[in-house]
Amino acid sequence: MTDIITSSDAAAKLIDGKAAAAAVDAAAADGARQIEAALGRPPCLAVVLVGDDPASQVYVRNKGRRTEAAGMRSVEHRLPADVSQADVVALVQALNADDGVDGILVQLPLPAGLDETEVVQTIRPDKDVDGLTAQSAGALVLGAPGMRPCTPSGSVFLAKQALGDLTGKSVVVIGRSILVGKPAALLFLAENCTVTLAHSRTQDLPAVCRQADIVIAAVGRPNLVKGDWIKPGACVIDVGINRVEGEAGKSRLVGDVDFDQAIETAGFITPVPGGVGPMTIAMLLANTVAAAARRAKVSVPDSVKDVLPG
Ligand SMILES: Nc1nc(=O)c2c([nH]1)NC[C@@H]1CN(c3ccc(C(=O)N[C@@H](CCC(=O)O)C(=O)O)cc3)C=[N+]21
Repeated sequence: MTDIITSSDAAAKLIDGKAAAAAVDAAAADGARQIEAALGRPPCLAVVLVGDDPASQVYVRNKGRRTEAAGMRSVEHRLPADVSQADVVALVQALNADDGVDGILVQLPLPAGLDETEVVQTIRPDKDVDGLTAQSAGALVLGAPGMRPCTPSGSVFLAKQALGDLTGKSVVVIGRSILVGKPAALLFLAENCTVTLAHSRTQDLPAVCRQADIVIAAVGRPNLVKGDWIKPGACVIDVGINRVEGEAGKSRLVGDVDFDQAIETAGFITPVPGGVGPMTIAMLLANTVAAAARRAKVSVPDSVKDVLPG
């Protein structure tokens, strides 16, 4: 297996999200084999894609490919952008009722005019592999068992790869979204970190950032976090995936952190691409194995338990 932590020419070591995702994919594949041995069928993930957004199509294709590479079944449901709210809800209800489906992911955002909240809340909590239902969010707040959101889980995994036990670390999460920032704050709290949840109204964000042992940047603003916001030696997890104009009219992906600056100060840093992005899909696969196990009332395979946060 390739190293997850590698050195760079600058101060910081790189956290290789692709290598980490390969390790988590392998754990999910091992778990999937155990589920198949117990149930006579592999875990199954259903993905719902509404409309024809090209970026969403790429993500969904990637998810399907990785799901099958891990020995699981992937089913894709495509609906036209002008589908009615009732038809989307009806599809989710049919997937809820289908005993052969273990996990349901509705690709977000939904086209304008559809009620995203209602669609997501229709998902049965025991199939909510995205960890976005009220039940999953409540379980996270309570510290009760439940499905944790994939991107925050991936961020915790990468921070642990860099630092080991996170107990007592000071974490600054920038961004309070439902999908990433808010659940990330709660997951790092569950790791016994001291968590600050910063956002667009935070006063003196650079100073707040500077006291962090771990910075989680999840705002969706290219290169917002500057090198001199980073405490020397800190661990920087860049959740941002921003498509910007590159050279020769080509678009390229950049994170929320000014990587070239931050790598000079940080102790560890995730690149974009090749950082948190691949981990999101890896955690989706791990959640799908866990969902299949819990639904079948067999124990979650140790390989998968080991990669998921508490
Ligand atoms: N219900 C739902 N759950 C999601 O988890 C969800 C979603 N909707 N909608 C869209 C966002 C975005 N997302 C990404 C997953 C992987 C990469 C990823 O692997 N990115 C590669 C690069 C891919 C590229 O080149 O475009 C990387 O960062 O290295 C990126 C983004 C999941 N999302």
